[in-house]
This record gives sequence, structure tokens and C-alpha cells, in this order.
Amino acid sequence: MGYLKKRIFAFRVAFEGLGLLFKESAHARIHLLAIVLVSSSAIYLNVSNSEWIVLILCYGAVLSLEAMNSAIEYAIDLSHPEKHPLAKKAKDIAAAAVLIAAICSVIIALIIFVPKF
Ligand SMILES: Nc1ncnc2c1ncn2[C@@H]1O[C@H](COP(=O)(O)OP(=O)(O)OP(=O)(O)O)[C@@H](O)[C@H]1O
Repeated sequence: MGYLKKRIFAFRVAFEGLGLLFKESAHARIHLLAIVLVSSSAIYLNVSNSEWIVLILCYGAVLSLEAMNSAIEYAIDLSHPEKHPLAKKAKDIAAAAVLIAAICSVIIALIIFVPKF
């Protein structure tokens, strides 16, 4: 496979992964709904460019960590389908990463939106 074909293939599988994420993870779909609702409010309340940049960084952080969380869950289920305390730790800590980003995003959204009311 040539260099360009390899790069195009890598993009294609990454987009396939994105499709899988929203197909298989209810949490990812909930995050997407939250993004649509927050963005609609941001348009309605005419937030500034810098506020948009912070919101988009939050969207990226939450969705990326949700994708990593799902990938870690699949990797653990593949490598160790039986119950194991380390599998539990790995999955719980991966879920905590999403939670941290989500809590920070809610605080940021409050800082941006509350003064506008
Ligand atoms: N192999 C395992 N050994 C021990 N505990 C596990 C194991 N698999 C899952 N668990 C526990 O069950 C919880 C839920 O795991 P699961 O893989 O079902 O993810 P989930 O949170 O339901 O994510 P999703 O909704 O995206 O499927 C984990 O956070 C962990 O506490």
C-alpha cells in the first residue's frame, strides 16, 4: 500500500471508529445530545468567539475521553472477559476520566451561561 493510500485508510478507519462509538455507546449519544443543546443555547445567547473556543475544547475533551473509555472497555473484555479486580479498577478509572471532563465542562458552562441570564 502506498503512503497516501495508507494515510487515507487510517482516516477511513478512524471515521469508522467514530461511527461505532455513537452506534455502540449510549453515553456517547447522550454527550452528543448535550453538545447539540449547549450549542443551541450558545447560538441563542450569542456567546463570544473565545467562549465558543472553550466550549469546543470541552466537547472534544468529553467525547475523546468517552472514546478512550470505550476502547479500554473493549480491550479489557477481549483480554480478560472473566471478573477480575484489576479489570474493575481499569474500567472504573477510565470511566472516572470521562466524569472529570464532564464535571469540568458543566462548571465551565455555568461560568459562561449563568451571567447571561
Ligand atoms: N471483567 C470485569 N471484572 C470486574 N469488574 C468488571 C469487569 N467488567 C466490568 N466490570 C465492572 O462493571 C462496570 C461496568 O462495566 P461495563 O464494561 O459494562 O461498562 P459500562 O460502564 O456499562 O459502559 P457502557 O455503558 O459504555 O457499556 C465497570 O466499571 C466495572 O466496575
